Amino acid sequence: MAPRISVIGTGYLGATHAAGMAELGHEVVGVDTDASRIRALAEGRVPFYEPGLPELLRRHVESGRLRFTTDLAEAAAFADVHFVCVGTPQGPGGAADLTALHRVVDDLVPALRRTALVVGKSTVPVGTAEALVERIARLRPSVEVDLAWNPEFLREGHAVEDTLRPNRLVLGVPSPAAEWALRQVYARPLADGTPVVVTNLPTAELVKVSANAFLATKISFVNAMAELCEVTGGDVAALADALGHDDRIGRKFLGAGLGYGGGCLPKDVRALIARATELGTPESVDFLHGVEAVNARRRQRVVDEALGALRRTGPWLHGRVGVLGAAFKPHSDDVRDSPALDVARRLSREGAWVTVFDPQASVTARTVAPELRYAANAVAACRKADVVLHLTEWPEFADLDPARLLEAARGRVLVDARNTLDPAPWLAAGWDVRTLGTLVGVPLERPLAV
Ligand SMILES: NC(=O)C1=CN([C@@H]2O[C@H](COP(=O)(O)OP(=O)(O)OC[C@H]3O[C@@H](n4cnc5c(N)ncnc54)[C@H](O)[C@@H]3O)[C@@H](O)[C@H]2O)C=CC1
Ligand SMILES: O=C(O)[C@H]1O[C@H](OP(=O)(O)OP(=O)(O)OC[C@H]2O[C@@H](n3ccc(=O)[nH]c3=O)[C@H](O)[C@@H]2O)[C@H](O)[C@@H](O)[C@@H]1O
Repeated sequence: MAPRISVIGTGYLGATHAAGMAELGHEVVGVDTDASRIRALAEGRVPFYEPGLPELLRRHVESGRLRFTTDLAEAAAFADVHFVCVGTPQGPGGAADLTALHRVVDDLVPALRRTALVVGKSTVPVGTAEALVERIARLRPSVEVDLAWNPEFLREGHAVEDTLRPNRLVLGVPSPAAEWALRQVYARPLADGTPVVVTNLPTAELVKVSANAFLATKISFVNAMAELCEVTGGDVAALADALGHDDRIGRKFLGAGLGYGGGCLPKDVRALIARATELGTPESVDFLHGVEAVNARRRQRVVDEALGALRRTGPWLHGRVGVLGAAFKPHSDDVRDSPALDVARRLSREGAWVTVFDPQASVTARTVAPELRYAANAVAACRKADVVLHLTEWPEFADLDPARLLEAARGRVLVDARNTLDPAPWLAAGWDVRTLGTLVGVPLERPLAV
């Protein structure tokens, strides 16, 4: 018989995983301590923006295959496999904060009345799972409890597709029985030929953090090359294309610009540095300090570019900046460690009058950055702006009418910090287009010293 599933923690990861498991044919209960979140999900409403998820959720809530509760004991009584998807945010010193994970284990294990497989999906420092095995033993469960680790690689904005058709499955398992149970859970993607790596607990944990650290490294690598392009007259877009044609390198994640942000890459890089230090091998991830430093410089680079343009156009302390984009990337309303919002807030702290438009993230942005102004559309954000910054590459920004925006604006400097707008129509309309490390518009006036 197919295992029944609980998903504990129904944020970006857990809500998607719960709906995805229902789509794969399972009976699922989602659990969260946040009652308002559970109420929304139970009514078929997704409390964040994720394309395709509302339809999937509604279908399975209506069919009765997917339900939600705040009662962990109910989930303990119902399910055979418990996916733990709670947050592991950055704690003091950069290490991951495992408080929520510990609380779930401490509450769930004593409530179990049937043999259970607890499956960690949250991103954790290597060694966490083995420590949890001991924690579970100390709780003296009255039934047999196994612990597996099954890290998640979904990308926000593509979460449904990544859940239903993952590019690989990693199963960190302590026993053949645990592997068998997870193979039952993922029977459909496995039948479709999804590659699977079956391994031990520490390897599964490390795969996840090393994947995110590698992606961050790739982004910072190309951004470091962008810095060199800026001082030499090179073009990082052509460079990335040329590198990408080598399929040992690949073009993906060589998008130079404002750098990485979000709820995962930044915190996972810092947590890996912190864990390596705890383990006594800080030198093995020394290079990640460089990765972080390049990433931090990209944000400052855009702030400096905007301030430079404001100073040239007049009394910059009262200058106006129109910002296109607040989310950490397009197709998401997530503003956790968003490079776009960070740049906007720094400019506001410098005294600029900043107005932001984002197609989906204005509400989430307003809650963390209430000091900024939010516009209902791109033209309104650019009204009377001395400088316009393109900070999140939403596809609709590519369709903006540059002539209309120029009419609304006061200045004519456009900084395309994501290097994704086609400069031709902007230049033709009269914009002074600045990019980061590409040969577009006028040459940069204050090259970086590298
Ligand atoms: N967001 C993403 O795209 C991905 C996230 N991850 C990892 O998954 C984990 C969760 O991330 P997100 O979903 O983004 O976080 P989130 O903050 O959106 O969601 C966490 C949820 O856990 C709930 N929670 C906290 N304590 C709880 C408890 N004791 N019992 C039940 N629920 C509880 C919170 O109320 C919240 O709804 C993190 O470790 C993250 O690194 C992994 C892959 C993708
Ligand atoms: O652990 C996680 O939560 C997830 O973290 C990332 O996914 P996500 O945070 O949704 O976003 P990405 O698409 O990886 O983008 C991260 C950041 O890098 C930036 N980026 C991405 C690609 C690029 O070429 N250049 C670049 O600056 C994006 O703008 C964004 O700010 C990973 O891609 C997922 O595989 C992983 O599951």
